[in-house]
Amino acid sequence: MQVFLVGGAVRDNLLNIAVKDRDWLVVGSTPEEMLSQGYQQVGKDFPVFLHPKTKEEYALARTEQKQGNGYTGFICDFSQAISLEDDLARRDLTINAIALDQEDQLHDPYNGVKDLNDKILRHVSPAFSEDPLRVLRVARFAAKLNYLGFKIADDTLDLMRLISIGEELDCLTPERVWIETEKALNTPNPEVYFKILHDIGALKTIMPELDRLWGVPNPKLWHPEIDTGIHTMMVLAQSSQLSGSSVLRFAALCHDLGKGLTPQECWPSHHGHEKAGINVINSMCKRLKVPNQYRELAVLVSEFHCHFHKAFELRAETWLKVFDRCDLWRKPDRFEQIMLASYADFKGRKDFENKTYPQLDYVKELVVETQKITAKEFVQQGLKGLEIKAAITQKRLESIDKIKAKFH
Ligand SMILES: Nc1ccn([C@@H]2O[C@H](COP(=O)(O)OP(=O)(O)OP(=O)(O)O)[C@@H](O)[C@H]2O)c(=O)n1
Repeated sequence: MQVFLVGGAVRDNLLNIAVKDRDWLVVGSTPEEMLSQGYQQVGKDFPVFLHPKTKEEYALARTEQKQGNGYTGFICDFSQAISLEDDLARRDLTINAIALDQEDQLHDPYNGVKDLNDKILRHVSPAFSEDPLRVLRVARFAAKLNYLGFKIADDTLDLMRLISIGEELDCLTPERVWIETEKALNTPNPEVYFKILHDIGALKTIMPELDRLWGVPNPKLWHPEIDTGIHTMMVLAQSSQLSGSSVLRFAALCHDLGKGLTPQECWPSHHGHEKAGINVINSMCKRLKVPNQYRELAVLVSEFHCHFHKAFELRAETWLKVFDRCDLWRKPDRFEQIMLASYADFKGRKDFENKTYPQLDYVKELVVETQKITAKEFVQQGLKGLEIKAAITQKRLESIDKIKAKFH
């Protein structure tokens, strides 16, 4: 039997990117032989094994043929006669279909190295269309490698468009959609993922709540870019520069989902979109099985992002309510994320990127100073129960008013 390193590890190695997982391909072997050598079989459908020591994945070379809809309809052949070329042919992109043998020789029957050098994401064969998840995968690779100048080949984009027109994307489970989307949120340019999915018509199937923001106008004074879809992509890009957190980036992505519900006759005004967004976010997160941590931050950012823009106009009581509602006292790090997402919303507008946003320093000072006021001093004064609560509130309000006066 012959063993090759394949997939993302070979690709990322050639690109000088840190390699996460290593996938191995075994040609000319059988499940029996693998088991006899101490490999442990995982998964029923595909012959994939774990190495007895490293626990890395070793897959027998296989071909796949689609028979029906979705993920149930594959006929898989992993006989000993399947060659390296046969196996590489079933893969999604040429840059993912390069193999490295144990003598460090590259095997590259589909010219993946040339496409790596030319910075092209190109499908290997028409079999690309047999797996609709690849639409999302390619958009994700475009987001991951955008900073290096990678683009999707026109033919591949055409195929992605074709798959998106049909009903194949409906077959993707929420789990798979979310895994790809979360990975995309962790790339340097997550906005590229959503923009491509919008452009090819896939986003309206997987995230219609986001897709419908394109074509929804905003007032020109505050949004020279006008379109809410374009604005959302700019906000996501800004949030990615401000933070590496995929949770924060997701909140930035969702901050204006409420605008998709504004009746056309009210455009370009979006009165109440902050609260309207809450239901939209909750139902989208439920459908896609998005983890709670993501949903909770997104809901708070939707509800409060405009409060930060109007920071100086708000009364001390209002800020204290926002702090309570966001549970600043127990979750200060999350509050920092709400602030940053709101800052990204401000910067994510045409010609606003370098404008100053004094609201940020202001709210940060409110946070620091109000956090210092705790029950301790009032307990020492001998206050009890509700008296303590009232005293804390009073002192926090005074503190906010003092800072407010300083900033005016
Ligand atoms: N729908 C899929 C999933 C995977 N693959 C192939 O299987 C390899 C390993 O897949 P995976 O580990 O999911 O992705 P990587 O390419 O390794 O990239 P990353 O780890 O960044 O997701 C890919 O390179 C590709 O050759 C594929 O062709 N089609």
